[in-house]
Amino acid sequence: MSGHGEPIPMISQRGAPLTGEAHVPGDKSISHRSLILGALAVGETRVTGLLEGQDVLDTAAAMRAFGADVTREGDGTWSIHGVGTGGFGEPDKVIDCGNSGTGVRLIMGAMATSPIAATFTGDASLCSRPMGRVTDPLSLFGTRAVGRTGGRLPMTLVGAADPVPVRYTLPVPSAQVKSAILLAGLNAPGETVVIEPEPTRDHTERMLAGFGATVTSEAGPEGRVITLKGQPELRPQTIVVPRDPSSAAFPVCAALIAEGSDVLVPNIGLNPTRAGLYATLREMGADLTFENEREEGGEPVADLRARFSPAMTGVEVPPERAASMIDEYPVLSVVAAFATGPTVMRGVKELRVKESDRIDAMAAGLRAAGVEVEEGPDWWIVHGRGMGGVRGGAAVASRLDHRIAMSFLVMGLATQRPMRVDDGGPIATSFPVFEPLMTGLGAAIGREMAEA
Ligand SMILES: O=C(O)C1=C[C@@H](OP(=O)(O)O)[C@@H](O)[C@H](O)C1
Ligand SMILES: C=C(OP(=O)(O)O)C(=O)O
Repeated sequence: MSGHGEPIPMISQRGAPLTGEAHVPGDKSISHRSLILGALAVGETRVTGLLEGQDVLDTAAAMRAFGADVTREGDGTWSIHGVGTGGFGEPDKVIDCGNSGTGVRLIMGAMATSPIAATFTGDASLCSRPMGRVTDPLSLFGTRAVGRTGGRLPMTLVGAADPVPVRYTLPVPSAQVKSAILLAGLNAPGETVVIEPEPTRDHTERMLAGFGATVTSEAGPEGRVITLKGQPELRPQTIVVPRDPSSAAFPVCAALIAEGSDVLVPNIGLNPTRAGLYATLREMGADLTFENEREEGGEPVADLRARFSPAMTGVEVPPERAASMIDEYPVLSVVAAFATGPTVMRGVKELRVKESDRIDAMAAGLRAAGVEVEEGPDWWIVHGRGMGGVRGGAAVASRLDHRIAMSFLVMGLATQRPMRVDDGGPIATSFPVFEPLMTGLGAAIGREMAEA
């Protein structure tokens, strides 16, 4: 929901090694899609392991506003009685997607080809993010959108009453844009085609197929060509959400930099379109292993084991890997500060339009903690100081961005002096149990009393 409570100042510092098991919550991307596809199927979809973070709860509330029956049962299973493709009703209030780019962009797609209007808003972060990347392709279906200058929320969409199928090449590597188009294509006759020059996370394609849609994905000269046959009857599903590799990144990276640590993070989804961070960490020399590799619910899954890795070295991250680790660059930049030599990250201009400008936010906090950072429009370089060589002692702004807050709290576990963030509140959007999970491993992370 929009608006934000009182800031929650937090602090972290060096202490005991991290040990034990970290049971991170369900995957955020798959959780949003479970609710939205469940709402578009006819009958009851049941979901276990749903991420109960604020981003996903806001999507659940939105699905109710469009007419689906969404309930949480006592054992934590979620039940969604969907209204069918094209069955969304017109909401009688503004749809508030809070802090969630995924929520608002996928929901815009899902309603864009129904003859209804809906007005969307979000918090100050979401209201500053670009929506034209979604409303431009949706206009090709016949959808109309009016928002603030620069294509910002609040924004009203009027769905196409007589939609036509669309063929669209993504100008930015974005699974949110791809997914919005595919969800809109569900209620258009004929074939909707999305071409992605650089592959992005493919959960929408996998899940659409699971719900019974005909969707194909083929490599072509221009990139991946994804074709969806419109107007399927989606069949309700039973979904077990794998645990989120983007959340697992925080205890894993903390274990790599906190002296003496040895942490197991079980049951992590390792879809190749999401696993780029883990390949990069191994290239840096991290003591990181995948145990018990298996497949669950159509997604590769493994238990991650991370141990303190005092001799990591900086690397050049291949730009073509960026989409598969786009949310992990903030915490990678923290690990890079404790490696020796530079870590070079190129082809990452998307980082500038997330919940915050993540290059700017991380560079500011890293510099304040004594780490040299160079940056350009779509690249940045972190000059590692080696294990034990990072001063810390900085107070940084989390800028309504959960990943910025968590990254600096992880950093403080290995800096010479404590790290502070002005507001840990946004962490609840994606990782509501971050603080108890990290302290359960032994991390010295906590809340600070506001000064009187
Ligand atoms: O589709 C998704 O679930 C997501 C796609 C990514 O955004 P972009 O599509 O903007 O790259 C990612 O940053 C976000 O956290 C989740
Ligand atoms: C970018 C993110 O989320 P969203 O775009 O859904 O707000 C994220 O979780 O890092």
